[in-house]
Amino acid sequence: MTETIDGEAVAADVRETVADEVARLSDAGVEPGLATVLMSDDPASETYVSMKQRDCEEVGIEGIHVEIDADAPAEELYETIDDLNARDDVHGILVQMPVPDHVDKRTVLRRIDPEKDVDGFHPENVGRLVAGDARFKPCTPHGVQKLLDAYDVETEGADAVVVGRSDIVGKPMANLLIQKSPVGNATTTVCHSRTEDLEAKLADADIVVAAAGIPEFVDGSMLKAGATVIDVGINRVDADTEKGYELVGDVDYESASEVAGAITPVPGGVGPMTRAMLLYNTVKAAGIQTGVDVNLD
Ligand SMILES: NC(=O)C1=CN([C@@H]2O[C@H](COP(=O)(O)OP(=O)(O)OC[C@H]3O[C@@H](n4cnc5c(N)ncnc54)[C@H](OP(=O)(O)O)[C@@H]3O)[C@@H](O)[C@H]2O)C=CC1
Ligand SMILES: Nc1nc(=O)c2c([nH]1)NC[C@@H]1CN(c3ccc(C(=O)N[C@@H](CCC(=O)O)C(=O)O)cc3)C=[N+]21
Repeated sequence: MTETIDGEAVAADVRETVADEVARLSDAGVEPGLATVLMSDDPASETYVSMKQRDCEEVGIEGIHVEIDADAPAEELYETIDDLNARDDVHGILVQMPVPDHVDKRTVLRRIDPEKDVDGFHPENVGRLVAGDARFKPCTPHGVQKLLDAYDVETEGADAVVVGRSDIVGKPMANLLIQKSPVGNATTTVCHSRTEDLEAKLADADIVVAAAGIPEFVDGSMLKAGATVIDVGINRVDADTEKGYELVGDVDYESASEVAGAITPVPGGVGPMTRAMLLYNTVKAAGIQTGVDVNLD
């Protein structure tokens, strides 16, 4: 029987832990604040950012939202980051990606105070993660790690295949999987668009993390029986629904769920975990900046 990995349920548990730590901070006179910055007209980005603000409300984090015209000068975004860096009531800053082409993404990531970088994308935080001394683990891979842990998926000695090598998903995911720490110690292969014979890699994988950004790219015929399949992909495909689209992952759920031992659905898998880990990092950031002890790893 294939087990469905319930990301909504595990994310709700994480939010409960976060809410407890928000209460602890509040007893010490600290109200954690998360700033989200949106410089885009993309409807999907708008949806995600408003979901993140709603999550904040649920756990007692103060949400601050800044919108910048997509065609405003890049300097406006850089200065907004400077202002947020200087604010005592803002402990976490998230600039929704992608930013417009005329904005330099590298400048954005470097401009955010590393202690407020709750995405974990600043080079200092990337370096710490790779060195095995993570401050903020990037939310999506961290969320995947929590899912594997919650469902007792054995990573130690397992053959893991990560499909995708992006800075926000694939690379940090592979780094977490190879670490000498719990929910690590996997033998990890990172695949990308130049990989030859992806099928052969997937056929041997005990754990597959699909993050290629291609709808239903991985199907059941490519998987080893009993594999754990983590579908990071979120793709809007045209469909005759109320919204005019349907969300599908990078895995063909129907065929994969006939072969996999456990599998995440889309929606309701990794997405809610990404948002929960953002709250987690925000509380952690508030603890670091104020010196108040918070009970999070
Ligand atoms: N659930 C969540 O919380 C989140 C979901 N996402 C979703 O996850 C997916 C991936 O996101 P992201 O990492 O940002 O995407 P990117 O587009 O940045 O990266 C995609 C990666 O997939 C690789 N790839 C493309 N085609 C192939 C192929 N044919 N075979 C093997 N590898 C291939 C690319 O290779 P190359 O490097 O060679 O180009 C690249 O490394 C998207 O669907 C996105 O919407 C993203 C973030 C969070
Ligand atoms: N600086 C930055 N940090 C990010 O973490 C970041 C980003 N930019 N840019 C875009 C990607 C994508 N991402 C998602 C988060 C949650 C869901 C999510 O909650 N999905 C729901 C469904 C959402 C829906 O209904 O549309 C689910 O899968 O169940 C999806 C996608 C974060 N990203």
